[in-house]
Amino acid sequence: MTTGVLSVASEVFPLIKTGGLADVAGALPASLAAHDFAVRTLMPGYPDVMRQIENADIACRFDDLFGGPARVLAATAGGLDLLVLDAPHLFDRTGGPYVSSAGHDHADNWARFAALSTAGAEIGQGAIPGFAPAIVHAHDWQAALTPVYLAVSGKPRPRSVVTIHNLAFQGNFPYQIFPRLGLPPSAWSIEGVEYYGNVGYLKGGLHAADAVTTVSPTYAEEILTPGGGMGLDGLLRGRGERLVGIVNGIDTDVWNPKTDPDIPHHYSARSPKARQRNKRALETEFGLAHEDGPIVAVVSRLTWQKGLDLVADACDDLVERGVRMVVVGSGEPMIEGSFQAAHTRHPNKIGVRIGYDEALSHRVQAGADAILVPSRFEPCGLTQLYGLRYGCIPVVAKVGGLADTVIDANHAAITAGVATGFIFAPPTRDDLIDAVDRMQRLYADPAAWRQLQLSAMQSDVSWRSSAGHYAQLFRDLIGDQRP
Ligand SMILES: Nc1ncnc2c1ncn2[C@@H]1O[C@H](COP(=O)(O)OP(=O)(O)O[C@H]2O[C@H](CO)[C@@H](O)[C@H](O)[C@H]2O)[C@@H](O)[C@H]1O
Repeated sequence: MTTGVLSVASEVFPLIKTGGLADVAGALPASLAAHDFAVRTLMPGYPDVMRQIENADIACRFDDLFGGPARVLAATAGGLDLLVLDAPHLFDRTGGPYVSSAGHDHADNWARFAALSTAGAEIGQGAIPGFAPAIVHAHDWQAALTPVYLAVSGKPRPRSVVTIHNLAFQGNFPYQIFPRLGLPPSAWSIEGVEYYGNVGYLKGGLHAADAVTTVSPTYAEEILTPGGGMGLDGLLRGRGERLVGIVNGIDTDVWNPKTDPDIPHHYSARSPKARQRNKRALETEFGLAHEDGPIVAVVSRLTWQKGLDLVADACDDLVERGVRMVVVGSGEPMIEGSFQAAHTRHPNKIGVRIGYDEALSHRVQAGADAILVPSRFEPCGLTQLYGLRYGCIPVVAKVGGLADTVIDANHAAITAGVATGFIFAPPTRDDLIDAVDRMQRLYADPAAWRQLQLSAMQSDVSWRSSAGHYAQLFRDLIGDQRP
């Protein structure tokens, strides 16, 4: 018998994606099906999403959801069982899921995501006839009020889980919005949504949820410390055993170098020869010189979190060492500008694409030799997992999920034939350059590099084992409420 789960997320691949949250929310449902959990996914009806759902049925309606009528449409798309919150006054607008076309946060984000959470709680408590989920799984601050609404309802409710994909984004809003959230006065408290005089969506959810997860075991430890807890470490320590770290997997069908429609030449761990042709194609695409040396890549938001200022600072040294580089990303103007300037200085050594390009990110993983992830903190990280799968060797900082998913090519690991990448600490420019030096030394030894690539490509980066951990947590929570 299958058990119903309602997943609530503000972005879901392949319908809409700004980052790793979408990949996880998009891939986890299919993996949970193997454990007899049937997941329905509630997400906002942004214009891009509305365009992709056809033959939708109206599952339920709200007469007034934060300032206008709304309905929930049931549809399947991208292999997902979707519930789309069609609330034109909140979601039918230009720009991204969170920001306007000019790049500013939508002024009513507090209402947009309180509405998503309200709908999540109502559906969790039976608003859709015939659907009674046992678990509501809320992702990040945008969905984190869902367990709060459930907890204050006073009605029988499903168990709730909040997953932290990035503690840096907490959804904090001025206290003036509190009366408009539809919460009882008692929710304005330290056990509720009050957070240093503001309303904290994630904070409230972390308190109210029956369990909290984050996306790697190491990040689950880091966020218990004042240095990593971003103000919430005390609350998180208080959650004790109800805080667990479950490392992300990736969708190994979408990310499969044997079948990937976005890459020019298919290859596999056992026959990786065609990889070289992808590398030549990548050089051509980025206008790089055709040379024998390695190409290192960045595919990322260009932000302080991701440590990409360190890469920008190291560009000249890396080029001097015979390394070429491709960068795909967008973010902080200073970092974008530094990479563009590096390209101007070294036009046939450093290729830069400012922007977001999903297909290009596949071609980069299939053609570059190494992927740089020098993050200052990283809850899990997905690009190093794509790198492992594609034989694009990760060179990563020793933080969060990066430390949990890559095996450093130290002497012992190389000798044992288990190394899958390079790990450095602390995340500084010089330590990054040292790690690239180590990478280059191994690259110069074709047999050793081949072994490294083989081990990387054979790493289990699928959802198999992690979905099992989520399933176990869900079963524990459901068991907890039985007499
Ligand atoms: N310019 C571009 N063009 C194309 N694709 C691009 C791109 N920039 C980024 N991407 C893609 O966006 C995703 C980024 O995912 P990450 O997990 O690396 O980081 P993010 O900080 O978004 O996610 C947060 O949530 C995820 C999921 O839990 C955690 O792994 C992570 O640590 C946490 O910070 C990857 O799929 C990457 O390929």
